This record gives sequence, C-alpha cells and structure tokens, in this order.
Amino acid sequence: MTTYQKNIVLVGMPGSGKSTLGVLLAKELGLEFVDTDLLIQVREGQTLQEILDQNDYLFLRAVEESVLLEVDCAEPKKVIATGGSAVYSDSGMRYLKQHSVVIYLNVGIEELRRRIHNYDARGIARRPDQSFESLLEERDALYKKYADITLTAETLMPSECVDRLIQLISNV
Ligand SMILES: Nc1ncnc2c1ncn2[C@@H]1O[C@H](COP(=O)(O)OP(=O)(O)O)[C@@H](O)[C@H]1O
Ligand SMILES: O=C(O)C1=C[C@@H](OP(=O)(O)O)[C@@H](O)[C@H](O)C1
Ligand SMILES: [Mg+2]
Repeated sequence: MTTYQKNIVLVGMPGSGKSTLGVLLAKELGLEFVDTDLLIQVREGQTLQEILDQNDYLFLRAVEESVLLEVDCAEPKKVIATGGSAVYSDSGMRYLKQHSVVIYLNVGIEELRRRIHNYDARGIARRPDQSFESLLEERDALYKKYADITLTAETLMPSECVDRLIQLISNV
C-alpha cells in the first residue's frame, strides 16, 4: 500500500497545529478532511468547553474514544485531525493506525505557550491540578508511541510545514 492509499492522522498537543495544518494538507493532497473535535461537538450537541464544564474530563475522553472508533477509514481517504487527548484511547489509536500514517506534530513548550494563552479555558481534558509541563511530558510519550512520523518544525510557516509533511509522507 502506498501512503496516499492510507489516511493521514495528525496527533499532538493543543496548539500544535493539527486542525490548521490538517485542512491545508487535505487540500494539497486532494483528500477529505475530518476534525474529530467537530465530530464530538456534533455528536454531543455542545461545544468542547460546554462538555468539559458540565462533565468530568474523563467523560470527554470517553466520547472521544467512541468518535475515533467510528471514523470511516475506508474510501475516500482522509486527513484526520484528532484532539490533543486522543492518544489516551489505546483502542481508538490502534484502530486509526491500522488504516493510516500517524504524524506527531512536535512543538516545544515555549512555542505552545505562545500559541495557547488560555490554558485554563481552552477545554483541555486534563486532571484539574495538572500543569502544562506535566501534561506535555505525559502526552509526549504517548504521541511518540503511536506516531509513524514526527515533524519538529515549529519555526516554519504553516505552508512550509505542509510541504515538509508531504515530503515525509512520500518517504514512508
Ligand atoms: N507553523 C504553524 N503551524 C501550525 N499552526 C501554527 C503555526 N504557526 C502558528 N500557528 C498557529 O497555532 C495555532 C494552532 O492551532 P490549531 O490548529 O487549532 O492546533 P490544534 O488543532 O493542534 O490544537 C493556530 O492559531 C495557528 O494559526
Ligand atoms: O488536548 C486536549 O485535552 C483537548 C484538545 C482539543 O483539541 P485540539 O488539540 O485540537 O485543541 C479537544 O479535543 C478537547 O478540547 C481536548
Ligand atoms: Mg484542533
């Protein structure tokens, strides 16, 4: 199977660019684009922040797992932007990985902080007392566990990241 016969799944921290780069990559490659955060919102009839305001963060992770397992991985192939917490679902990630190339958008903590100034209100599914540093450390290991490719390119413009991603995918 060549890469373009697989889906492309983007994982990484909130603010790493999964949604921004995902849609650009899909356009460039002529693929469909799916953002699992939007699927969660439509399924629950609430925004992610409303879901987190009214429920434990583990509820959001459970809904996310159901959504990941329901993504249609058959034709047409897609670029799939996941939420930052998707990697807590081992079954969801193993399902996506069977049909996809998984790319970790690895952005360092300083750049993430520049991109996310509303850590407490951004709707991050984390333990209430968990710091950003601790969350990044915990998740970095999970992103690496599931990724086939890692892109560390925080100094590039989005269009340059897309070019780089296309190069990396074509080498898989
Ligand atoms: N090189 C880059 N790649 C991706 N996003 C970038 C880049 N530089 C700045 N940004 C900004 O960072 C933010 C990324 O947010 P988003 O795409 O929602 O990330 P995620 O879906 O991973 O949470 C956007 O505001 C985007 O404009
Ligand atoms: O990291 C997280 O815990 C989350 C990230 C969000 O997606 P993005 O990573 O696209 O911001 C979204 O899935 C939800 O609000 C939880
Ligand atoms: Mg997103």
